[in-house]
Amino acid sequence: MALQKCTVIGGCGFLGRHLVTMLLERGYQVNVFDIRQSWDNPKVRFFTGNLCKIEDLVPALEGVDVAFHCASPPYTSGDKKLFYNVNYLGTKNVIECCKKARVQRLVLTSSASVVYEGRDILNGTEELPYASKPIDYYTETKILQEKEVRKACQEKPDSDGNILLTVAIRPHGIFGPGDPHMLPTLVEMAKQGKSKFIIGNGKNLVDFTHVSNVVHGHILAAEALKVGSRVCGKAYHITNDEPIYFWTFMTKMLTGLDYPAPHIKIPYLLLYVIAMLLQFLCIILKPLIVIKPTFTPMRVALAGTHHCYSCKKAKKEFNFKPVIPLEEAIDATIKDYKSKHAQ
Ligand SMILES: NC(=O)C1=CN([C@@H]2O[C@H](COP(=O)(O)OP(=O)(O)OC[C@H]3O[C@@H](n4cnc5c(N)ncnc54)[C@H](O)[C@@H]3O)[C@@H](O)[C@H]2O)C=CC1
Ligand SMILES: CC(C)=CCC[C@@H](C)[C@H]1CC[C@H]2C3=C(CC[C@]12C)[C@@]1(C)CCC(=O)C[C@@H]1CC3
Repeated sequence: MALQKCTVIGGCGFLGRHLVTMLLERGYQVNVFDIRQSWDNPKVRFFTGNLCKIEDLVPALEGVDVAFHCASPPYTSGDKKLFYNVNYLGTKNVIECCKKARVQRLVLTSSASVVYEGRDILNGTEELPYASKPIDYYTETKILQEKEVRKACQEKPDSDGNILLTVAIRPHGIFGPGDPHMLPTLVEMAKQGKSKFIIGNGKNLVDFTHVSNVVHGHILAAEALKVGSRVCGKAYHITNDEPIYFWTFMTKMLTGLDYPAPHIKIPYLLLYVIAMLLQFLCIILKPLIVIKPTFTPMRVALAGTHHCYSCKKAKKEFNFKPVIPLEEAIDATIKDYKSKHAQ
């Protein structure tokens, strides 16, 4: 049975906007809730507000069957308080508001990185424990948020007769048209001549996931959320299901955008230690000068280790299958970027 009405919290972001578009194509009525309004569509009702505020959020959830929560401060923000307030306290508020507005299904966009500690993960399953040392504070708050949403799953009606069915989707390395994170970072690095380097031996496997596949996974999970379903309260990896060498992916993107391919190999450990020292220096110098290094320990780890995740569970439990293969997804993303940045 198709769900009728939904609200996309964070619907003005990269993933959120793609989610809204696919939901409309599949016949849903859609509300968007976001702290800013960056686009418009006569078929969508836009609500502007902060998800941390009950009075802002409840009106956007009234009369809705399913809420998708894909809002977050950018992972690069570096603002610990903001991450804690929005990703953790804000998500608790989202749960409270769903209950108040009697929304029965909540789908959270988590992240596969909730299990990653900067060390190799090959074909990682959902059985892996949460990272005890997450790679950054953003990820730490993604863990807190995911735990809250899973814990909030309540299949038995409460004293008011309400239920709340929840599920967490863990995408990895999202890319595609309109991506404000990955491609712009790569292009910036290339323009500064910093994309010539290969960190490690170049043979580390990683999942990069086209945004349409992430969106498709969210909608399938929402449609599978029913009382008694095995999806309730679970977390699922969603990827393109085609792990690729990190440096092959980078080469395809960079050469597709007419930048040279990375070719100078730097030992992983050496660069990791340099990145750590640089980070330490930045902290010491922070009162005097703000420096944003390109090679942070987090980026070096992500660029030099295996981090790929099995999506077997999503395939088995809600028939997930990527809608766009990797090669086609890369070509389409490059084409889109070029059309938007033509001189
Ligand atoms: N980009 C990636 O590679 C990955 C992203 N994710 C997760 O996917 C989700 C979506 O990410 P993107 O679309 O890439 O991010 P984005 O930055 O493009 O979109 C996030 C949206 O949330 C909104 N927002 C932030 N704080 C808010 C608040 N207090 N109240 C209301 N709205 C607020 C922003 O205005 C923005 O429109 C996030 O939860 C992120 O953690 C997970 C794995 C990988
Ligand atoms: C060193 C180098 C060439 C870096 C450029 C690539 C990076 C911009 C991306 C490679 C893997 C990406 C990634 C994320 C952001 C962009 C990358 C670091 C996330 C941290 C985004 C937020 C998440 O939830 C997890 C992602 C993991 C992969």
